[in-house]
Amino acid sequence: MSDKQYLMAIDEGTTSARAILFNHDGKIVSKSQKEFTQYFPKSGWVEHDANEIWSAVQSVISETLIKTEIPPYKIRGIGITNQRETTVVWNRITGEPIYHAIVWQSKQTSDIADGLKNCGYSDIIHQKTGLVIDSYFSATKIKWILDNVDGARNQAEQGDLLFGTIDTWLLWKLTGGHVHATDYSNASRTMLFNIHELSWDEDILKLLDIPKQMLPKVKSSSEIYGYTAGYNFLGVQIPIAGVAGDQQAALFGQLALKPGNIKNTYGTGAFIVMNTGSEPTISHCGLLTTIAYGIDGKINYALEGSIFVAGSAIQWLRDGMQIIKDASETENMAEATDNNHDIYVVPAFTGLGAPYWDQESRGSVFGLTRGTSKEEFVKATLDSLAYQTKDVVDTMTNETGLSLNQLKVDGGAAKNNYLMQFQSDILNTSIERSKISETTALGVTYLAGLAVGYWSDIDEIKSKHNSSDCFNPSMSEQKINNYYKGWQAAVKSTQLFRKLNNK
Ligand SMILES: Nc1ncnc2c1ncn2[C@@H]1O[C@H](COP(=O)(O)OP(=O)(O)O)[C@@H](O)[C@H]1O
Ligand SMILES: O=P(O)(O)OC[C@H](O)CO
Repeated sequence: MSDKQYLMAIDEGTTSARAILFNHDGKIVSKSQKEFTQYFPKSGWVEHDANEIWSAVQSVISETLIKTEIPPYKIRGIGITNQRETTVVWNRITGEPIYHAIVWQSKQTSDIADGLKNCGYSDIIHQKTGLVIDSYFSATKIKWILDNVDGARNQAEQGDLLFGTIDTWLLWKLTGGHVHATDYSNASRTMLFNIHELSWDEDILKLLDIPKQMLPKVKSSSEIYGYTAGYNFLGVQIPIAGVAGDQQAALFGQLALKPGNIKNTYGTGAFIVMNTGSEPTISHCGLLTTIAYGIDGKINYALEGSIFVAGSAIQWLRDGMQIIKDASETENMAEATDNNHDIYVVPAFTGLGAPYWDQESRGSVFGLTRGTSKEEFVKATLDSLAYQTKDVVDTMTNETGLSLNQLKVDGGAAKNNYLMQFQSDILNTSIERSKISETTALGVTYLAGLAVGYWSDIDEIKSKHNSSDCFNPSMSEQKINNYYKGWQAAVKSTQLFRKLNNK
């Protein structure tokens, strides 16, 4: 294999798009990133402009190539990884979205989700899709667009509209409108996909009145989906050979490929994913059963705990509370305080995700005194990321009976050494932090590279895999129990407040 060829990952996240070029050693050669607008049209609603996302992707692709002067013909394949669940509906002929993309965090479809729950569909939907009914997933977002955009349902029934998560939208754009497809990992986040039969579920489609012809073809995560259209990449036709939702891609990028391997990505939210192997494990404690990846005709399942607010709590300290100027300050601030974790911040800004699935609770703070400093407040906010992770990891290990030997971590907030040490302490387990921060992009690059034969097999990839930093636990069991008891009380009180203050 010539080391003069490269693979490109397009990582389209919640706040920015990135294009990253990797070489045959799995090392980053070039990278570009561009933020795009977050729209908050009403309280709790979050939207993106799908055309702006496409422009951002085009510009990071060009920038990353121009920086290194690598000509497009040297790119052996492209992988797309993406913020999941975010929903785009566009016109098949014009290619124009008929509404903004409704983002995974958005709460504008909570009523539809509540309606489904109240009508008793929770068990059947959970059984078929592995998911808990929530506005988080794409299904209610598609229904909302069809119900609220003038003429949309009619057009959808006539076959004029297409639905896609962001991977599908970018695939469509990159191939010049030739490919309308997604992969198993993304399909499994729509709440429309039967994860046992591996097909769109006719009953759920009927229930939500969503025409099947809008939905993309579902493929494996590592295969050639199509080729870039003439006008992209200066006329060079490059195979798009890997697609995976960002959290599943991170699992692959961490090479957490054995049942029981767990990773946590601390980005805007935090997403803890445990590989559970070839059989789906259905959770009875609020975890999601999801498809990790499909490769070589085999499906690998995972359990996932989704935490809605993680790094975004640090953004809130910066932009909302204005007590820091940059996220990187939080590490020293937390280390500068000798308080004993007496303060608890429960950042339920958009409700609580796994294992609580409480759409209505809102954030709260406990344990303030007249002497509380901003450093302590920052520390408590960081701690909340670790406690929420413990909620999920404990649930996972209890449900599966698998013990936790190690947690693999990545994502923006995992750079914080204070947080990683506290995480290791409170979980009483070692933490392995990937030295390459772009694990998500790396994961989909591995998937694309396998499909085009850039790497011969997983063993070759393992031989190139990067080393990690390690954090080891050093907290007494008594302290762990005391601190965690306080967190559990804080969460219960937050939920109780919501119930008592039911306006
Ligand atoms: N040193 C740090 N300590 C704590 N949080 C951080 C630090 N650096 C970045 N973050 C947080 O990480 C998040 C960005 O991580 P990233 O993985 O890029 O997220 P995403 O892919 O969701 O956009 C931001 O929410 C930011 O507040
Ligand atoms: O874009 P991220 O990294 O915040 O990830 C978002 C998740 O995929 C939402 O499920």
